Amino acid sequence: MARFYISVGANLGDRAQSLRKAIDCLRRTEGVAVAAVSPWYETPPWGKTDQPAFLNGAAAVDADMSGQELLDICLSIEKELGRVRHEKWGARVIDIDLVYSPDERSCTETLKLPHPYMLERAFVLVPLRDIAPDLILEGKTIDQWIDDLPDAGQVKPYV
Ligand SMILES: Nc1ncnc2c1ncn2[C@@H]1O[C@H](COP(=O)(O)OP(=O)(O)OP(=O)(O)O)[C@@H](O)[C@H]1O
Ligand SMILES: Nc1nc2c(c(=O)[nH]1)N=C(CO)CN2
Repeated sequence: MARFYISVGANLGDRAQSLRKAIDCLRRTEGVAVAAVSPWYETPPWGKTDQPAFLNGAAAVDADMSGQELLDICLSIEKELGRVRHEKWGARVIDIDLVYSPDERSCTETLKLPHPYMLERAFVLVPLRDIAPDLILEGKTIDQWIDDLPDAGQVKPYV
């Protein structure tokens, strides 16, 4: 059994419904137990800024499988929820990324773990802190990483 932290995001369609459905699909997956889910946050688009605001969240998952197998499940859930790939960092109805595991590291073409941009992304770290406040990432607490991000204040609780 391994612990994985997952980031979910959406900026097209009914964003909250897509995030909820993504988590529900994970809950229904054999060999996967969803241990915690963060609140949702309204976040400005990162990287490619000319697109609608995102709703983001994070989940902790215990899975009886490798990171690659879990990622394959996440990619098939994205497809089931209507994800169409257009451009890198572009708008999407759902995005499910593996961001971190205390139990596995990977640097293959199809799975980079930790996710290479996680420490630069307030939309990943702020929800992640809600479910893993004691996480140490590359020798720094998650609080320290967030304090050092200039845009962390723009990540707002979704009401
Ligand atoms: N940690 C990871 N989580 C999700 N996908 C990953 C990861 N590492 C590598 N990938 C690969 O990245 C591919 C493209 O993913 P995707 O289209 O979601 O990228 P993106 O969301 O536009 O950008 P980013 O990966 O920077 O968030 C996936 O098919 C997957 O194989
Ligand atoms: N706020 C926000 N910005 C993004 C997001 C996202 O989920 N939230 N995902 C991206 C590609 O993974 C690119 N930019």
